[in-house]
Formats: sequence, C-alpha cells, structure tokens
Amino acid sequence: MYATDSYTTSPQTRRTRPSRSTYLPPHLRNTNPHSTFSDHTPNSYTPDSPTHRFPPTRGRAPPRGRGRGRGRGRTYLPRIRPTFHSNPDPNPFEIFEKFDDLEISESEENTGINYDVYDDIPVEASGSDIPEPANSFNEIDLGKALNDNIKRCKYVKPTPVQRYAIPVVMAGRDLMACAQTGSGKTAAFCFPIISGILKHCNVGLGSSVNHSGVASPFALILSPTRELSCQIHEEARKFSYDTGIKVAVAYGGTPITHQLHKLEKGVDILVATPGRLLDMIERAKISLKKIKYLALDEADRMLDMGFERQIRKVVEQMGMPPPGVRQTMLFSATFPNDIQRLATDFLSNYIFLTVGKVGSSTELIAQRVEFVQDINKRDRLMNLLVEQSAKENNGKRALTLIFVETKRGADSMEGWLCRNGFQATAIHGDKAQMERERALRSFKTGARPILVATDVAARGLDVPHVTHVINYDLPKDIDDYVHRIGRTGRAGKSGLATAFFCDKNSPLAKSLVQLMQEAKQRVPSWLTQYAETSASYGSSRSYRHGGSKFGGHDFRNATNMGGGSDYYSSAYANQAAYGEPCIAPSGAFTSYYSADAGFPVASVDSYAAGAYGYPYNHGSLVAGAWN
Ligand SMILES: Nc1ncnc2c1ncn2[C@@H]1O[C@H](COP(=O)(O)OP(=O)(O)OP(=O)(O)O)[C@@H](O)[C@H]1O
Repeated sequence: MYATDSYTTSPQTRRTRPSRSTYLPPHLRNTNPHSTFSDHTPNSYTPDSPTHRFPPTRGRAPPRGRGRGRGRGRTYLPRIRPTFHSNPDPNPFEIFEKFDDLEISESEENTGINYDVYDDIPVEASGSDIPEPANSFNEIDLGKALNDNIKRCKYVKPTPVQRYAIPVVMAGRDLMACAQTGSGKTAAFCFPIISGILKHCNVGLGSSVNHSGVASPFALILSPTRELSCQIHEEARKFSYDTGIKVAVAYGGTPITHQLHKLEKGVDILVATPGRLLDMIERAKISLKKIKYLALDEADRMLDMGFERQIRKVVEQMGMPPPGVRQTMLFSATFPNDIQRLATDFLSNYIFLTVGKVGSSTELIAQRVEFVQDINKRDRLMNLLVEQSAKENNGKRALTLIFVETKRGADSMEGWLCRNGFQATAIHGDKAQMERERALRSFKTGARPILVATDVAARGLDVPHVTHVINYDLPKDIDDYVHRIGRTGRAGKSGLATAFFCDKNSPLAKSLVQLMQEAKQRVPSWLTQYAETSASYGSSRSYRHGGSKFGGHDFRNATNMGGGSDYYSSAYANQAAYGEPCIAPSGAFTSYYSADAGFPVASVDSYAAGAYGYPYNHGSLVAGAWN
C-alpha cells in the first residue's frame, strides 16, 4: 500500500437524493437490515485525493523463459479432462467446446496477444491507500483453480488494466476504472470476484438458493445489452470452470421460464441486463441481499439517461447491501465527468484508475476519415468492400462491421449488400432476440463476414478477427465513436476504422480531430478546417464533458482543476518515469518518479509532493486550480 494520506469523509461530499416510491417484492419486505439506505456509508473522497502515476512497464517485465520460439521449451502437461462432479453447471460441454484445448500450458506461444504494445502505457490512480500493481498473475493470490483457468485461457500475463485493477479489488476497495477498448476489462472484474467468492463465500453448500427457490447470488454483473451479458456470462463460466461457482445470465427478449429454471438450481454470479433482472426480483425469484460484489460493465452507459432509473432501482431499492458493505466496481473505456459524479452514489472510498490514454482509441487502430456526401456513401462503401475482398488472401476471411444510424437503415443496407453479392447480416434493437443472436453467430463464424449494426453492437462485443469498422453514419457523441471503433484492434491486435464524414457531422469535427491526434493518426486538413470553423467549439457533449480529455480523469480532481486540462502525452509520462521532476504542459499535473520507491510518488496534490521531499513547482499551475 502507498500510505500517503489519511482522508476522512467530507460532509459536503455527502449526497442525498429525494426518496422515490419504492416497490419491494413481498419476499424482501422487512427482512433485510440494509433495505433502507438513508444512512448508507458516505463517499469518503476529498476533492484533493492524490493521483498516482505509475511508471511504464518497460524493463520491469519478468524475464522470459526459454519457451519462446517455435517448438522450444513448450510445456506439455497431461491433458486435463473436465471433472464435472465439482462443477454443477448444467451444461458443462458448452464450456468444453469453448476451451479449444483444456491442456494447461505456460507457453507464450499461441496466445495471440502482443503484450509489448502495453509497455509504455500511462497509468494514473487516485484515491487513498492505493494497492500496488501486480506484474504477473502469480503475484496475486487468486487461488489455484482460477490460476489454472487463466492458463487454460492462454492468458500469459495480465494486461495493464488487470495489473492495476485486480489488486485494488482484492484489497477490498471500490473501483472506478477507465481503460481502452479491448484491453481486458472483463477479466479485470471477473477474476477478483471469482477469487473472492471462493475465499469468502460458501460455494456449493446450497447457499445460493433457498427452500422457496429464491436465488441469492454473491455477485451481480450488470451490462447494457443482451449480447454483452451473454458474452460476459460465457467468459465468467470459463474463468469459473471446475471451481463449483455457478454462473447464470438473465436478459430480455427470450422466454423468462428457461432462465428462471436455471436460477432455481442456484447461482453465485449473476450476469444481467437491468430490465430482466428487475422482472425476476419482482417475481421473487432473485434476492440481492447477499450481494458482495457489484460490477457495472460499460458503467457510463449504464448510468446515462437510458438506464439510470433502472440501475438506481436495482442498486438502491431492492435490498442490496449498501456501499461499504458490498464492493462496487465500475468499468468502461469512457467516463464523462457528469456520469462519474452520478456514480459516486454507488461507491464508497473508491479508487479511480485510468489505464492508457483513456477514452481515446488505441494506437493499434488506424483511423481514416473520408469526406463522403450522403448520396455517394453507398458507392464509396461498395468500392471499399470490393478493394477489401481483393486483398483478402490466404483463404482468411476478415470481418467487417458497418455502423449505421437507424434500425431501418441497417435493414435496408443488409438487403442492398446481399443483393449486390456480399454476405451480410444485420443486428439492431427491433430484431427478435433469436434473430439478433443468429446474426451475431453468423458474423462471428465468418458465414456472414459483414455485419451491419446500430449502436446495439457498439459496446463491449469481443469478436476476434474484426479487422475493419466502417462508420457509414458517424455517431453524434465522440464516446460512441470510441466504443464503435474499439470493436477492432483488440487485445494487442491492429485494426482499421474508416468513417464517412459529411456536413451534418461537423459538430463532431473538433473532438474527432483531437481524438485522432491523441492516437497519433494523420488528420486530413479539410477535417482540421471543419474543426476550426464548425459549431463544435463550445458544443457541450461533443467533446469530453467537464473538460477532462477522453473521459480519463478522476472528476474529483478534474473539478478542482477547473477543467480543460490536457491529458499528458506518452513523452510526458516517460519523462516522469525516468526520474525527472516535470510539469505537465498545461499545468495539469506535477509528477515525480522516485527511483528509491520504484513508483511515482507525487501527483496533483501539493501536499503529496511536499511529503516526499521533492521540489514542487507551482509556477505553471492553472490559476485557481487548487481551490
Ligand atoms: N491477460 C490477457 N491475456 C491475453 N488475452 C487477454 C487477456 N485479458 C483479456 N484478453 C482477451 O482480450 C480480449 C478483449 O478483452 P475484453 O473483452 O475484456 O476487453 P474490454 O476491455 O472489456 O473491451 P471493451 O471496452 O470493448 O468492452 C478478449 O478476447 C480477451 O479474451
């Protein structure tokens, strides 16, 4: 732990909300000591919570063994047959299929992930007593069963968000984490949940379902879309394989009876979309009173206008233990300040973590923006697809994801592509759930290598081999653009994102230019001109609400900095990392790296800098930044 400070709850930070009329299902009434939360643990942040920068990992990675190189040092272990007696999962063969090979291997071969791309990634953490990051999975006490599954997944070492986030949650802390798309956030919240349940809960003793058939999971993972819930469910099942932990999923659009039937067999980790979950709670099929871990994936989306009411109901009015009793984790690639502020209602003394130039696209994604008038878009798309199929050789099918604005547009585009000889399918919110699942499956398998989608497919979906994302219609919000293009360039792989820009997209121009510059992309001069002249200047949601760039700052500090502060560049991070006291170009941060301590010890907090005896330069700070 970095015992850098001792913070007490600031009374001003305590937020109260008007009470709402609350429906409590019969089975929850007067039974739960936590069912009224008027005195819940307040958020114990102070606006001047310290921010820590961590050095890049370059040079600190554990030495590679002799296992590199074809055929050398590969560890062959006896093939493990699944032993289903200890895993009461109703359909274990699904899992067997997912593990293409259940052999446990230490080899770095076949992992398919280029960990080197993460070496220089900048990391910031703010809050009190921040646990130290881990360099390897072995350094974290995850338990043998989970470690075996990590090896089965061929995860050789943690991605940066995993290195930093897992120790935070394992230390019992709440977390708001912001990390680039495709950087492994799912495992970052699943691993500590699984490990915690194995250590602290009575798994397998029938505790997760009572005699009246009400299931009481220990962990709840909420996500905004049905497909993402299914994906997290599959991941969590893989990670829990052979541990005895039961994972279930609840999402709408399919008959509830099948899902209820599964719940009756018990559930330790429930992955759900909010609407279906509320339905199940109201039918007295799920109780939240034993929840120890609550994770919100795509947390900014979960708390924006579309979902906030439902999330509040689930978290605050359905008997779930309050913040401080349960542990809460919020993850996303983007975190606007206004949403961060809302989220504090669900958190207690949390750590805010940003990994990477957060909210920005990774540099692994090559971004191209073309000026195309609406009337010419189909022609241009056709040319792109023809060029692309000409390049596809080696019999390998690359997958292309095309984003359009409307559901009708998606259907019409699907029909047009098919009529023109392309194997396309479409996914959007008006399709029946079975059709949605069929579309996604045929895309994933390559049977239909072109998927036309609305934003329903923008967040979280992890489809390997998506090499090209085309924004046929650009979204209105830059965060949506970040999530959309993040369907490619995942897990260290590279990808291409093409956007068709026309006059009506000019409000997005400024944020698009800044995003592209952050990701070191070539920005066409016409787009820069649009950015300079368009109404995007001063436009509210188009560019990083609250002024913090790419949603990557702890709003507790950002509000104190008067907003508008620049995120530091890699060069700046490196400067800090190599031991030089330095001032961020915009005066946003002061950061030092201590050779003795091995980590950066000072940050935005002048007290923190002073405390470690380093010179502190107020010279370039933004006026009023510390008030
Ligand atoms: N430590 C690891 N080693 C190798 N691969 C990993 C590791 N962690 C995650 N992955 C793989 O990286 C891919 C992306 O992970 P994941 O879907 O969790 O990303 P994400 O950060 O949640 O993305 P998004 O922001 O789009 O939701 C997945 O295919 C996952 O299996």
